[in-house]
Amino acid sequence: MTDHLQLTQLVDACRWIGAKGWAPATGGNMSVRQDDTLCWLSESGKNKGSLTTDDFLQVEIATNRAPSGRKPSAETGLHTLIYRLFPQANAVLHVHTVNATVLSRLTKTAELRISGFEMQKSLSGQTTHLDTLVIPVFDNDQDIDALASRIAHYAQETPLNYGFLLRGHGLTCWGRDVAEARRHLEGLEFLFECEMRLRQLERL
Ligand SMILES: CSCCC(=O)C(=O)COP(=O)(O)O
Ligand SMILES: [Zn+2]
Repeated sequence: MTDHLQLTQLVDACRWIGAKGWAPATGGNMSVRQDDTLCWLSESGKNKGSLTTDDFLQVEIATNRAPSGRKPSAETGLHTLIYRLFPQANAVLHVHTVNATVLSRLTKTAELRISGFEMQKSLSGQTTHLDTLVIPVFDNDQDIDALASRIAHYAQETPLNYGFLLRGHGLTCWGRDVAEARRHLEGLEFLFECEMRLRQLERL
């Protein structure tokens, strides 16, 4: 559990994400955990690159309910799922990068496998480029409860670390704090970019 609410760090992360072009046209959503029962999520429909702390609302992790009556992200159910599944996760970032969107569609199987890159070590616990990084790819779904159930089912069977891709949609990743979630996002996005370029060049 974080010892203090990391909302200011999260707002900084949102501005960085916006400046990178990773949350175009109101895409993306971000959150931090308050404690075992509550988290703070971005309000639905806002430009995520120019959020302030007032644009985050408290949400109950068990129920997805926002006591304020305001509308949290359409993807609230994925953030709360991560907080329920992983007690050590305290920040979640969801982005719509071009690389995540395209690579997830190029991946016809349920998992994207990446190996051979030193930058795999940007992900906590990874110690060598020789390992194969497995990133699950879930088919996108407008029914977030159904999507969350599929992800929960996968996580029961298979270790789910750092993040997952939603096919044709984007990347959701997390960390023990905002800094780690940012590092995972930047590391994964770098790996996706490398993978995309390699595949393009190998087709020449
Ligand atoms: C044009 S963005 C479509 C919805 C989405 O995928 C997203 O990440 C943003 O939804 P939110 O409700 O969090 O604004
Ligand atoms: Zn999205």
